[in-house]
Amino acid sequence: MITVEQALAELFALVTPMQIEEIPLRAASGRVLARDVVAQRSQPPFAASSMDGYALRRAEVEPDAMFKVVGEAAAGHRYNGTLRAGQAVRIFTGAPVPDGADFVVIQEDVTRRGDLITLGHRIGEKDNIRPAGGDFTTGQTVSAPLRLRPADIALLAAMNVPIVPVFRKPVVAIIATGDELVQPGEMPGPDQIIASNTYGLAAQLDALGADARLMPIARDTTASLLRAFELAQGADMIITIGGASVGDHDLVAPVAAQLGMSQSFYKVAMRPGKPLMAGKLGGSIMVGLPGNPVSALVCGVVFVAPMLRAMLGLGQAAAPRRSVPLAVDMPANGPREHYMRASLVQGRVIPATQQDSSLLTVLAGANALLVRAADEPALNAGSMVEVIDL
Ligand SMILES: Nc1nc2c(c(=O)[nH]1)N[C@H]1C(S)=C(S)[C@@H](COP(=O)(O)OP(=O)(O)OC[C@H]3O[C@@H](n4cnc5c(N)ncnc54)[C@H](O)[C@@H]3O)O[C@H]1N2
Ligand code: MOO
Repeated sequence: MITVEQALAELFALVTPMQIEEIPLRAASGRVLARDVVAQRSQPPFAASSMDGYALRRAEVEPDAMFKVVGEAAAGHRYNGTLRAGQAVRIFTGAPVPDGADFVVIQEDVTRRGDLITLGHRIGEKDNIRPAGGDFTTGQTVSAPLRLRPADIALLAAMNVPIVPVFRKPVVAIIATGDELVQPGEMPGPDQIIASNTYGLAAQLDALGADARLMPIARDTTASLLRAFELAQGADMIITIGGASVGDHDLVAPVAAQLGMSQSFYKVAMRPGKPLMAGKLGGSIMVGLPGNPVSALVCGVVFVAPMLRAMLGLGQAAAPRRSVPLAVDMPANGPREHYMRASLVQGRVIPATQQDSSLLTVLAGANALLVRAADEPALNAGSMVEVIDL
């Protein structure tokens, strides 16, 4: 059995970054920017008032000074003249500051009668002017790769970039296997259960930027599995769930081999997730996940998510971990790296008491995986351990 680290290296070796596609900005949230983009304009494009008030000359500002209001500048409508000594222009937030003005007095500090204003006594140093290009200037870049968050979308819009180059979404075909499975909403027979992993995994992968597609459930026959693989053809990644172990009905490895899969590895020294396999099948990456629900979803976090990030040009890195103190004492770990369902409470981590890999309630109640190294000795409460946030 190989280690988690070795398995991840083998998986990264299967990965190539996705092609680039150009999409409308409105559709780009959560996508990964694939090429640097350049601001098409400066923001603000002119010196702009940051307040509602009066534009005038700083040199003329003093308590009780009087000015004649000669015009108005509003957002979208500049004052076309040049401001002269003793003059003020009524100005509103976002409006271009008139030529000749270099100061905006807020209206609260002014008394107005007809066309005349008188300044008050408490005017500060702040000019209330946003300089041209104060946010960004023409030619400034937003660097790729970058997972686009709402603020990035707003920035690209302000830069007048309506079409964005992003990495194409990896298409991931997910195949559930097993005679015992029916889809949610169907009527299970007495020996059947509902396929759940596929739904959880698809949700996990969609959230990372994949286009996850659920294939029909493959039954425990060679013909049915072959048919499922056929339907999955053309996907960037094919993930099977279940049928990965050593039982008589575990057909994924033999059927994939029959289809010409070149296997990178089978079995990883981890808990849960041991019977993991991966390789290349035609043009697709093939990953065989174990059937136990928690095993499949933990493998999703530990292996599939980093692969997807790499496919989306975000680099080859393991799932991010951080160190936190243990809330309780823990016995020594066994020979497999253990990804324990756990809860972070007030900055300390508590492993769930039940760690069986079939327990979805425990996984759903967890907010972290507590990672224990293979053969790690017993630890006392307060020891620092590593967690992966869920
Ligand atoms: N003799 C041995 N038996 C087992 C070993 C072993 O080393 N020697 N490994 C165990 C481990 S660890 C795991 S994990 C499981 C993995 O088995 P498979 O990948 O072959 O999965 P199945 O047997 O098909 O299913 C296991 C379990 O999960 C349920 N399942 C499967 N698919 C789904 C799904 N889409 N949604 C919900 N539940 C699913 C299935 O009904 C089984 O209960 O093997 C151990 N055995
Ligand atoms: O490794 Mo299995 O993945 O214990 O549940």
